Amino acid sequence: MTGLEFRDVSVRFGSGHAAVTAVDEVSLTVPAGTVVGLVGESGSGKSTLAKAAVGLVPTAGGEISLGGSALRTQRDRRRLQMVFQDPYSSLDPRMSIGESIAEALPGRRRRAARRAEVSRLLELVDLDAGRADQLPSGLSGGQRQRVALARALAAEPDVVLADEITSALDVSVQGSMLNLVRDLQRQLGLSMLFISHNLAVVRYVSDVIAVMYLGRIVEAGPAADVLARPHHPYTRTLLDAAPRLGSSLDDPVPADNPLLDDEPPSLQDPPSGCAFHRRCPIGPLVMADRDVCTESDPRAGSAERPHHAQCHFAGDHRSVEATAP
Ligand SMILES: Nc1ncnc2c1ncn2[C@@H]1O[C@H](COP(=O)(O)OP(=O)(O)OP(=O)(O)O)[C@@H](O)[C@H]1O
Repeated sequence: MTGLEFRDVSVRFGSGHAAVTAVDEVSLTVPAGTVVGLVGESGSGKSTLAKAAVGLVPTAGGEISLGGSALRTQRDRRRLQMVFQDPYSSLDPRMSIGESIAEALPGRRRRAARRAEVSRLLELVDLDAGRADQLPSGLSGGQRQRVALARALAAEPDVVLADEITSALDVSVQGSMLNLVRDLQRQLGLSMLFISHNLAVVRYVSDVIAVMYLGRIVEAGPAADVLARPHHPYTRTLLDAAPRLGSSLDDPVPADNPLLDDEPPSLQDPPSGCAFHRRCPIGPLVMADRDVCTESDPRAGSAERPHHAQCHFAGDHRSVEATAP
C-alpha cells in the first residue's frame, strides 16, 4: 500500500487571458499511516489539490492514485473523504448528528448495528454517544467539526483530506481538535492530508511537511527535518512568521501571523524563473548569481530525495548569508 499519490498533477481554471494554473505539475505522496501537512499562503492551491483528488475539480494533467491504482471513478474516490473548513455548512441542519454519521456508513446494517456504530464513532471523536439525536444547531463549532470528522471516518476511508479544519474554530478549541487528530492518527493509523495556512498548526500534527507556493510544492520532507533545516527561503519565511506551539496544547493555538507582508504574485502573470524570486530574502545576497533566479525555473533541478526543495540555492542559504558582505 503506497497511500495517496499525486504525480505531475495540474489544475487550470478559466481560459484565454484569464486562465490560471492553480496546481502546477505537483507530485506528492501521502504514505499509508502518515499525516502529510500541506502549508502555504491563501491562494497557493492547497484546496484545489485536495479537491482534484476527490473529483470536485477536474485535472488538466498528471495522475492521482491510491494504493497504486489510478482514481478514475467517483466510486474509487469514495475511498477518500474530505473534511472542510466550515462545520456550519458541512452538516445538514435538519438531520440529527447520528443520522448524518449513519448516512455515511458503507453497506446495509440493521438499525441497532447502525446505532452502535454511530455511538462508537462519536466516542472516537470524544463526543458523548448520547448526543446522537441532537441537531447540529445544538452543538458548538468545535463539536460540529468533530461530527464532520466522525462522518468522514464512518465511510472507512483510506485517506482523510482535512482542509483548514481548525481555521473556523475558536482559538481556544483549536488545540483540542489538533490533539484529536494526533490521537486518531496513532490509534487508527490514519492517513491524512492535513491542509492549513498556519505552520504552527501543521507542525503539530504532521509526519511530513509539504510547502506550497503559487501552485507548486516548493519543499517537502520529514517534518522534523523541514522544521530544523528548511531548504527553501519561502519555508524559512513561513517558519519565522509562525508563532511556536509549546510541547503541550493546553495553551490555545497562537493567532495567525501574516506570512509575508506583501501579496503573492498573480497566478495570471507568474514571474519568470523562480516564482519566489521577487519576494526572496536571499535574492539580494546572491547578486552575482541572480540571473539564475530570474531566468531559470528551479524545478528542473529538484531531485526526488525525501527532503527536497525547488530553489537554486536549496540548503545553501546559511552559507550564502554567512559569506555575504
Ligand atoms: N473554481 C475556481 N474557479 C476559478 N479559480 C479558482 C477556483 N478555485 C480556486 N481558484 C483559484 O485557484 C487558486 C488556488 O486556490 P485554492 O483555494 O486552491 O488556494 P488555497 O491555497 O487553498 O487557499 P485558501 O486557503 O484561500 O483556499 C486561487 O488563485 C483561486 O482564486
